[in-house]
Amino acid sequence: SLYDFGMIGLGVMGRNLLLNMADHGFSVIGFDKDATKTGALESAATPGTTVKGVADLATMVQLLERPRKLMMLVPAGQPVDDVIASLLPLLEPGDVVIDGGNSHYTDTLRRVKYLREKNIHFMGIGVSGGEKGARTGPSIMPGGDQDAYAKVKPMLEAIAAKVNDTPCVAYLGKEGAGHYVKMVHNGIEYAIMQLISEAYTLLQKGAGLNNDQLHEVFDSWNKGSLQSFLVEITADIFNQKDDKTAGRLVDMISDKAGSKGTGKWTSQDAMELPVAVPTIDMAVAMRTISAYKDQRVAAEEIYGDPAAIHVTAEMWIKQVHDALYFATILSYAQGLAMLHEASRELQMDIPLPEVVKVWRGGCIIRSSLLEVFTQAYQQNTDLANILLDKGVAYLVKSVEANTRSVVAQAATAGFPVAGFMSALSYFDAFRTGRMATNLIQAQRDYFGAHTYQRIDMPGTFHTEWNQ
Ligand SMILES: O=C(O)[C@H](O)[C@@H](O)[C@H](O)[C@H](O)COP(=O)(O)O
Repeated sequence: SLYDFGMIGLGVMGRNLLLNMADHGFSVIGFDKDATKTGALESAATPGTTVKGVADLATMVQLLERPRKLMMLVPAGQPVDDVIASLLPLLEPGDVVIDGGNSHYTDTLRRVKYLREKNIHFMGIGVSGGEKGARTGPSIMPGGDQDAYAKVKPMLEAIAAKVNDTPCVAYLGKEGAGHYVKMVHNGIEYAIMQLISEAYTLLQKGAGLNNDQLHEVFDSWNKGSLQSFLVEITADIFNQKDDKTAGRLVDMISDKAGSKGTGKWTSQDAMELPVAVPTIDMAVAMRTISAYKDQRVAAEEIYGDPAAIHVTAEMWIKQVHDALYFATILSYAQGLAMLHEASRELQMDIPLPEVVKVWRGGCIIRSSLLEVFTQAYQQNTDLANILLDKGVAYLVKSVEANTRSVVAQAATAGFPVAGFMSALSYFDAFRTGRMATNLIQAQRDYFGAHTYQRIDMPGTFHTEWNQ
């Protein structure tokens, strides 16, 4: 008999997603150029499930139920177009082709249009949760046309993470919307990881906590309002022994941070919309600065180390907790405001109430805060910025004072906390009804006759300044 679903690319993500699908009763078939991977797929299958690996693409396509439903998990960029080119002669109108990788949404837009002319459905679907999530329940962010989604919905709902029995997958908008939502998910991921690393600096260098104490602190935070996947793994990380030295692995890891591009894309696209996401921008910038190791070491010689923090460790841990909570909310606020703007600007009809629900489980940025945001969007499905929600505002205000204290003390002592600072500055600008940007308008008109608007009458004005 024919197979329900096919996967192209049997790396760890592709293989695990397919095995997850087989565990939910679907018959699945996987293709990879590398025959060892097709073997690995079959041998990893749960006994009693229907899993087949083939090393020939045409064979896989032939063995799929019509209309065919198949996904590719290959590196973003040209490899995706290569797979599409080799698939095309084998497909029929009505078939559904899914790109489950971290592709740029403009590539997905192009591919949707290209395949639509051939009556083939192309969907860009963001999958989050890493290899473990793929195997046991990722968060899935589909975009494309509704008909195509209807055909793959049963499989995606079956494999997705569940929160209160609700699958962490829902239709998230037209064409490139799925990959757009995943891109912004990763932008927020960058921001929160940056903030956690700043909390680490402030606790380790600022209050002298050792790895055991850091583990205790993050473990306790994960039991409270900061409960989240990233805080949870951070607690584990401090416990990890190094098998090459007598110490902890985290102390042996180089401080040069890598990146594959999704954070940068988020910042680039935010500038284009435009919408302000400074904490995501700062997270990208800090990864970039981390690469300049030699210059940083030389600069440390010249400018010295940060000074000490003059509060008790207990008080400081509490204050840093609140600053992390504050800045984490602000990171989600920036990302979700970007989605609200992009959905309108790029006509993608992204349902934000569904986005926050889908992010409640399975994904890297899953946290108890997503429940708070789910309620906020239930109040107002078209909320432009979660900071305007009363429930969120109450939480932000409850940690505002400690955040200001942390930023002030960190600035005074000389700790690099660009994430915390950008979150606080964004907050203070966003809550300012009349910003000082009237002066910028005056300066632009002064040196470049760029004109300005007045607050007391309609029209566009220019002044011959200094006359
Ligand atoms: O949601 C996820 O499962 C992750 O975000 C995943 O997509 C990947 O781990 C990142 O792309 C890493 O990104 P960087 O290499 O840029 O940190």
